[in-house]
Amino acid sequence: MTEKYFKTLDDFLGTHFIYTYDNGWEYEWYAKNDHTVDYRIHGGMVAGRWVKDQEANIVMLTEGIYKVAWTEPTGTDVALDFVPNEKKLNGTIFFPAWVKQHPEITVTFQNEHIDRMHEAREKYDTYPKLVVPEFAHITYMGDAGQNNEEVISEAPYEGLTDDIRAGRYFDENYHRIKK
Ligand SMILES: C=Cc1ccc(O)cc1
Repeated sequence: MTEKYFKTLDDFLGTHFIYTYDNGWEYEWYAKNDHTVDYRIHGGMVAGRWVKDQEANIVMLTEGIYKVAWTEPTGTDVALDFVPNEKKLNGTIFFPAWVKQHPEITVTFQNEHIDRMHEAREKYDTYPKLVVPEFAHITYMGDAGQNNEEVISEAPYEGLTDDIRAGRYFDENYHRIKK
């Protein structure tokens, strides 16, 4: 786990995080570059979902505090405020009604099913939205470097976040250790 002090936007880009929201939902998220994020969901309503190359708006609000926001093919909107020096963040997820009604449709490697997401968002209800505002505590931070395709490169499995935290998942160059 990196113990670096975050000061600039560049300190944040390329960082890989694991965190648990106060509602118990565990997420893994990677600031791939200044306009792209990858993530995996390990716990909560849509555990098992994973996404690469989601376009996002990423800015530094003030020294060491970062805001990230994006809208997804499902119609879900996300806004995250990271305070990595305090190992915490605040996230708000705005789910369309249909994701709450049919979470299983979204639990997949989304990149291979974009058409299914577009179809579902037209077919099912958008409203009322489910708003989930939560603080989270960061349980892992890694310096993966920008545009590292090995950070998020397979489906989530039971124990994956423990493997990462224990140093069993990435080698010293932040490449996935093949099992
Ligand atoms: C819906 C995606 C999503 C990704 C990361 C996060 O912290 C919250 C939501």
